[in-house]
Amino acid sequence: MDRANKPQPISSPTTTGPQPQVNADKDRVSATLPTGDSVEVLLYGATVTSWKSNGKERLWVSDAAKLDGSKPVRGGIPLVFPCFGPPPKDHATGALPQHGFARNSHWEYLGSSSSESGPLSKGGDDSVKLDFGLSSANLSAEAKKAWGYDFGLVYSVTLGKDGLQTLLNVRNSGTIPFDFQMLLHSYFSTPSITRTTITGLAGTTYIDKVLNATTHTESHTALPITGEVDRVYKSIPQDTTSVLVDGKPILDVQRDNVRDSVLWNPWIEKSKGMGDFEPKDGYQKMVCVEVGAVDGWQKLEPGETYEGGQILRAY
Ligand SMILES: O=P(O)(O)OC[C@H]1O[C@@H](O)[C@H](O)[C@@H](O)[C@@H]1O
Repeated sequence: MDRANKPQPISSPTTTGPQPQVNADKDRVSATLPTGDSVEVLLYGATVTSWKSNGKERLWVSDAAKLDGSKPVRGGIPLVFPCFGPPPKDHATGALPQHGFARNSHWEYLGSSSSESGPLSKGGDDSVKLDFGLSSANLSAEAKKAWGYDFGLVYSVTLGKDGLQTLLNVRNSGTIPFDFQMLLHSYFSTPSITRTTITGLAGTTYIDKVLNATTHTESHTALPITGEVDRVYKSIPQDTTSVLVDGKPILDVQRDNVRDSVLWNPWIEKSKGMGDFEPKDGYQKMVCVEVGAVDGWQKLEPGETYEGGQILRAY
């Protein structure tokens, strides 16, 4: 299915008028709606590197991010699979690098489709879905050696007038069960971190990785970010976590069949320590709200599938 080299304008036989446009080359795929909203996905990692809505870029990407496949992208939406963070050494993922192999594997573009129904197509407006695939067959020898299970991933990125949906489907195509974690490591753009608050986490238990992985309960209805933050919120009862600036929402992150979320901002010292994080004061312009299944492990029996992701809505 090597369709990646041909530009792929799509059209719907049932509608007239302006249609979404899709362009694909060997490195990336982009889609633009008649409204001007757009999304761009790098085949390396199936990393969403741009999402523009109402004329504004909603994702943060470091000026020093490597986009040449030499390193996971510092920004956008890297995909974390099959382990989150450094894997436990005594686990089946123990030989994998931090955050697994999905974000630094070369994915296949499976094609696009348009739809007039679904969560992002209210009132019959067109949305466009881009599908990407990764399976054990096209994994690097190194990753295969470290995690030898048979699996198939399909990552669907749907751009609609009302937002962006990113959904990961995991299939166990082998004969033995496996455990995995998954996370959509979204870097969102904010005009100023000191004016930013996060809502939708109150009452949730979290592990604070900055405070020696101690367990706490979130007490803030609107959580300000005033220093380094690296927290894993577990089994969040609310569906949606929102990013607010000056008390007004700029973005809703709706969990789609996943219950955990990581909140991350490296702040001053950690940013200095990351060679691909530029400008060094860029931590003032980003916040990561990362939805996924990272508390414990998801188990998939042979032939079973799992699906989870997010729906993003920008204001
Ligand atoms: O530098 P990486 O591997 O992209 O990870 C960035 C951050 O990703 C977050 O998800 C983790 O909670 C942090 O601990 C980590 O520092």
